[in-house]
Amino acid sequence: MSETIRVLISEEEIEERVQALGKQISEDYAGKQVHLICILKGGAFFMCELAKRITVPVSMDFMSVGSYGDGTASSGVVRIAKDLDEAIEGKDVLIVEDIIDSGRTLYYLIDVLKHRKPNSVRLCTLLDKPDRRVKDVKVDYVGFAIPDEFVVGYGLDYAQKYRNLPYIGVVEGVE
Ligand SMILES: O=P(O)(O)OC[C@H]1O[C@H](OP(=O)(O)OP(=O)(O)O)[C@H](O)[C@@H]1O
Ligand code: HPA
Ligand SMILES: [Mg+2]
Repeated sequence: MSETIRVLISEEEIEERVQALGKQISEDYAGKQVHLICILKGGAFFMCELAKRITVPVSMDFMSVGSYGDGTASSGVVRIAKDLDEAIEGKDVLIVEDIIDSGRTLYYLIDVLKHRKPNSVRLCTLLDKPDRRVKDVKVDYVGFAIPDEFVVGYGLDYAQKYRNLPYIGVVEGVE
């Protein structure tokens, strides 16, 4: 059977939700500058759209932390492939992710970042898959809670494909 994609969350639904999250974040960070940290590669699409909806001053940096390789299950081993360019000491950090699945990536990352003495660290994810959680992670902003299915699009890949889809879909026809 060949791979097909079933739409789970439409482009319009995502746009509406990202707008609402941007508004909420702008209210919560009123009077402050928010330092967005994008977790590459998956978080890139979401961060760009979210940043445009935030009305307080924004700075941003990028980090790449991989554990999935080309499969649909986390290897459990998290490694930093690209670290931040700038120090985060004293900054109000908001980590921007595409998905929290097992929680392993963010559990590890939050610990690493907290040791660098930011003023605060919060987490914003477009998608949350709570049924698959292995590590407990406190998520401050969630776009959508989704069922236990492997999703692609809007930054999320399956074997590096489908990141460019403007919606979130479920891959069908893979073993
Ligand atoms: O909660 P977890 O089970 O740890 O899974 C979530 C992480 O896995 C994916 O990244 P991946 O390692 O596939 O890298 P990518 O963003 O470059 O695709 C996703 O973007 C999250 O960072
Ligand atoms: O459902 C998913 N899709 C794509 N990448 C992922 N990384 C963790 N979970 C997922
Ligand atoms: Mg991936």
